[in-house]
Amino acid sequence: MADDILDRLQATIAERKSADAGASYTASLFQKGRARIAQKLGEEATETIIAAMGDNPHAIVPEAADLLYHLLVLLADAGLSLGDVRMELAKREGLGGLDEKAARTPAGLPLSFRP
Ligand SMILES: N=c1c2ncn([C@@H]3O[C@H](COP(=O)(O)OP(=O)(O)OP(=O)(O)O)[C@@H](O)[C@H]3O)c2ncn1[C@@H]1O[C@H](COP(=O)(O)O)[C@@H](O)[C@H]1O
Repeated sequence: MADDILDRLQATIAERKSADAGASYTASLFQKGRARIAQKLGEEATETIIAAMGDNPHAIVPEAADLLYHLLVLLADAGLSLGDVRMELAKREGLGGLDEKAARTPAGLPLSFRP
């Protein structure tokens, strides 16, 4: 079993692709499709923002967990994985955000999308 909770959660989510939507929330999300999953991700992001505006920083944690879970479901639905995101982050490692912004194409694409 993977040591990292995000890796384990990703594996569970992948298993739910073939699960019964009546027995699994994740399977029900896959059944509803990409647009609904993306909408849920947006809702969870909004709830994270609301928690961030409050007085209790600890209230952000459960919202961040909901956000990460729904992001993993979205990635899985799109045939992507945490590995893809890890690779993207690794490409950016050491490149400051301000430098990256200055080097963007006229279309505003990030460095990794440049031809
Ligand atoms: N980490 C999560 C997780 N985080 C949040 N959620 C669910 O996400 C939903 C979001 O809450 P909301 O109140 O916004 O949504 P809702 O009103 O219940 O749902 P909608 O009708 O709006 O879609 C809740 O039903 C949560 O239970 C999660 N559901 C599952 N997991 C993980 O996924 C695994 C597999 O779950 P199942 O697919 O349900 O077996 C679980 O063992 C967990 O490890």
